[in-house]
Amino acid sequence: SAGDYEEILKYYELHETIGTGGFAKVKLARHLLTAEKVAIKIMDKAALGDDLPRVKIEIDAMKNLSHQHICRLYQVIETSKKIFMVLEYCPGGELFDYIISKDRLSEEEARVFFRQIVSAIAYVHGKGYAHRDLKPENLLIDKEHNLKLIDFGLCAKPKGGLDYHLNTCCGSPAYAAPELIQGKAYIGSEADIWSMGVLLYALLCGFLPFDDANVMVTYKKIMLGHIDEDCVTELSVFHKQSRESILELISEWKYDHMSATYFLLQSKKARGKHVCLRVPCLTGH
Ligand SMILES: O=C(Nc1ccc2c(c1)CCNCC2)c1ccc(-c2cn[nH]c2)cc1OCc1ccccc1
Repeated sequence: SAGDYEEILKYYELHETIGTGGFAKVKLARHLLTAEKVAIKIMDKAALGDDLPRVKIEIDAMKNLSHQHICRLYQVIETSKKIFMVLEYCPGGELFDYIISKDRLSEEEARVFFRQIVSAIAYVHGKGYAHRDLKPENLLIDKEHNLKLIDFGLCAKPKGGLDYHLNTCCGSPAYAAPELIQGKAYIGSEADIWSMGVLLYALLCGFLPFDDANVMVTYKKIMLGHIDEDCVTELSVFHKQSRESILELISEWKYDHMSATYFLLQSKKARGKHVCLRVPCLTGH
């Protein structure tokens, strides 16, 4: 209702709504005193429900973060029904849409962007936070074509410091680290590093390394990430066993003869040699 906007309208001229997310909408606005453009994220407290703590986490985190590649929070206004976050203007929109519009980025452009992401995450980790929802949708492009990290709603600032294990499984499946999707205790900063690797792949390829319509298949692909298909096929043919049984045997990493053969097949392949196993010599030498 108009009453909720009374205070924000003292300082900002509100313009069109440019985005409506889950429980927030983003409006363009102009700061009256400086005439600077800003984005205002408007949340309805009732609609937020039990997501309200997530907004508090985000606001507290952003108040502590000041970095050239993190979207700046300028002001927070809370009324009885609404929360307004006045944020840095990022007219380039989401990196996600930008990658799609260009199919994939050149190595030069990907390198510039990736260095900005690494710089932002190194800073976030240095302040004792883990972002935990790194993905191209959470990286906006500003008017100078630089990246700005957003959405600290899932971030964690473990009391015991960053080497403290976290448990809540969160973030987007395609960007989630193996230990996270296995429900194991994990180190937040290490999970962020994994997500950055997936992000780099997405920048350079324009598609995701581990993805499927079915989230369980996505998880399976993440867990098998490092398995080399050719080597598995050669082993299953040689041992006259199914691919699945060979996969099971390899994934146990027992450092038995199966592990050795798999590793040595991989190194043969890496050196451009045929991925093949010798039939045992009949003459026994
Ligand atoms: O300034 C922001 N967005 C933004 C501003 C102008 C324009 C665009 C986008 C692209 C759409 N065409 C009009 C130009 C902007 C700033 C901060 C945050 C933000 C910071 N924590 N949480 C959210 C979100 C923002 O937006 C979300 C968005 C809306 C529509 C599409 C793409 C992105």
